[in-house]
Amino acid sequence: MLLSLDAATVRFGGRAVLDAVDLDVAEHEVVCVLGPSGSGKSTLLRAVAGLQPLSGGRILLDGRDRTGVPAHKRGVGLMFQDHQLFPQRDVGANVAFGPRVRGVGKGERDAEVAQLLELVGLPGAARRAVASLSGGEQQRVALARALAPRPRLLMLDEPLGQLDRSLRERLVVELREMFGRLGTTVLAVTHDQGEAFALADRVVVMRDGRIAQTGTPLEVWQRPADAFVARFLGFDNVAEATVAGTAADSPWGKLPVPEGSPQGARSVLVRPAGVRLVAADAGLPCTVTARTFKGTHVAVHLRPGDGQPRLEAACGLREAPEVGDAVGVEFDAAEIVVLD
Ligand SMILES: Nc1ncnc2c1ncn2[C@@H]1O[C@H](COP(=O)(O)OP(=O)(O)OP(=O)(O)O)[C@@H](O)[C@H]1O
Repeated sequence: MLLSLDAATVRFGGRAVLDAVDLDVAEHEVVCVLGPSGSGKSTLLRAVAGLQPLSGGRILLDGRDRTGVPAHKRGVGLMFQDHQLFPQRDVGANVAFGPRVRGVGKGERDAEVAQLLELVGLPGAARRAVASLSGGEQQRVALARALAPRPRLLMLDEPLGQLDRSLRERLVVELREMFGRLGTTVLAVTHDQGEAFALADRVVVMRDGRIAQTGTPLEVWQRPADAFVARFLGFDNVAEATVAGTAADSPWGKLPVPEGSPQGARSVLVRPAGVRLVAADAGLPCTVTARTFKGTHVAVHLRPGDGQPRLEAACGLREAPEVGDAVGVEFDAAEIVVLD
């Protein structure tokens, strides 16, 4: 393992902000830590970087205990949200900072800078003033600077935080390609699940200083570990239910669940695609309370008649009913997940 956290704990005034976290990151792996505000993501990153001392546990790099080693001797690269470029220096001087501190000579340094700028998609930008760059370009410079010392582990805190959506989506693809090409091991923190899912080989979902779930983006998306993770991913149709065989007794009535589902008292997740709208005199009677256009479909928000929890359905663009319409709801077992 390139990086291992072994029961890593950080306490502030008695409260464990990082609570005995175990996490392994393999060489060349891109891992994204995801979680709501205050769940301990930045603290985890700072602890690995050596900027935050541990109250307990260990941090190993390459199998060696680095717990007490100061930040600049850990050989990790860091890029923080407010990417702190030196505004009075040009792009080249910013990127050359690491190699200069390392004592690399001028000629070699210039070649390295040119190569890094090429890599982040800013060829020939070395003499430009930092202030003349757009936010996205500045973010690329910050990335080139973080890559300049050739860290084996690159850590990114909200790497695309300030950028607008379309730029973020483009950069995330470029980053993923670049990390693949360089074989960089990456530990990134983001609160944006779309970004994490697009960038990561593996995502780690945090809750209150602990790991709620870890898995590939597909695994986490298909099988959230629990109701917390499901809700964090944006699924609202989550309820307590009692499962027996292929049926679940839920607040919405009997739901069909896939064969082999966990049994007994559970949480169930009904994906919006599994909420099928039928004629008002069939299924569970509901009223349409809102419609949200989602590009590929319409999210239809439903209020059942009997005080049951609200439901969200995903509807084709042309089939979506109007607000105020009375509809019936039936459920598809294939889109229902019984959570462990
Ligand atoms: N130096 C500190 N002293 C006291 N409490 C702190 C300190 N640093 C962080 N915390 C607390 O630890 C908790 C976790 O903070 P952290 O910044 O790791 O969360 P986060 O998941 O990165 O959140 P965000 O997404 O908002 O950045 C928060 O409740 C925060 O207030």
